[in-house]
Amino acid sequence: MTETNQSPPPSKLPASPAVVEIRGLWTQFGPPERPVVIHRDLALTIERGEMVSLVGGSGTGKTVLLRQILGLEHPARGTVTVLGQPAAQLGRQGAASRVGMLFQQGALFSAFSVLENIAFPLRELGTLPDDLVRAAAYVKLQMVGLGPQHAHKKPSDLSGGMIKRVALARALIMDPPLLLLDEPTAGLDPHASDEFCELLHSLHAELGVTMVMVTHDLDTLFALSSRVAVLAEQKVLFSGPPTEVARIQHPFIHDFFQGERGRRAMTPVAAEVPGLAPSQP
Ligand SMILES: Nc1ncnc2c1ncn2[C@@H]1O[C@H](COP(=O)(O)OP(=O)(O)OP(=O)(O)O)[C@@H](O)[C@H]1O
Repeated sequence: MTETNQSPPPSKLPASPAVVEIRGLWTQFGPPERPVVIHRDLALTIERGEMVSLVGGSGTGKTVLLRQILGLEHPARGTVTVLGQPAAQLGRQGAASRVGMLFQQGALFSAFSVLENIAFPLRELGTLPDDLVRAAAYVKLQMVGLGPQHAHKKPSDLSGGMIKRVALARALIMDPPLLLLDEPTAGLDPHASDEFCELLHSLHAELGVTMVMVTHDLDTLFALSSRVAVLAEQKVLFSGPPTEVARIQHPFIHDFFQGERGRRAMTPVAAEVPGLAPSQP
């Protein structure tokens, strides 16, 4: 096949917007005369169907970035758009139908039952009769692998893994095309963590939902990421498939992937990828 300089014929359909498009983003805190700059001219584009892990040292602004995508925080400068719409203009209900958020501790309402927690965003919307809201919540309960016998339990009756599943069901109640996850497997034992990764993987395959997660856990990162975006030096310094990013020579990446936990998580991956054998300590 020979290359030509001809441009492809213009498509009749408008190109669909990226799921997340971040341009020229600056985040700073503190007094204007002595600002602490967290993000400096940061750019990141996330396309439909990607599973992107945000990694970076403590305080590099990973959680703040998730909150900006959700529209809960606004950058000092720059733009954050979700499916072509400015995140800041989504509003609470618009945000829930476009972006689901799984908070690190689940953030369930302790006085509500499992079913009430799952139904909450849809009930708040006030557009559906109660029986339909309940039916939708039961569907999501089943979708996250929990039987109806758990519907009337309170969060205090649930294991850590079940709390994550209920929080995930609530995040998905309005079928958002984008799911944000802050440390999805934090606090789970290895078995529960593997099971939760499998659930996220199968939901991604079934629903095609785009996922963006913050994780410090290498097993979760390798299990779930099609791409890793590294926050360092106040921007997304590198981005690529996990096995490619793991090879980059950078102090944070070296410590992250070649530290004790990193080497453990990399061992099965390295066996399949030439040149990725963990270095000796
Ligand atoms: N509302 C705020 N006011 C002032 N400083 C803030 C605010 N929110 C976040 N920060 C600061 O911004 C920095 C980035 O915070 P963020 O929680 O996003 O970091 P992170 O990368 O998620 O870190 P970690 O991996 O430790 O959770 C931190 O230094 C934090 O103290």
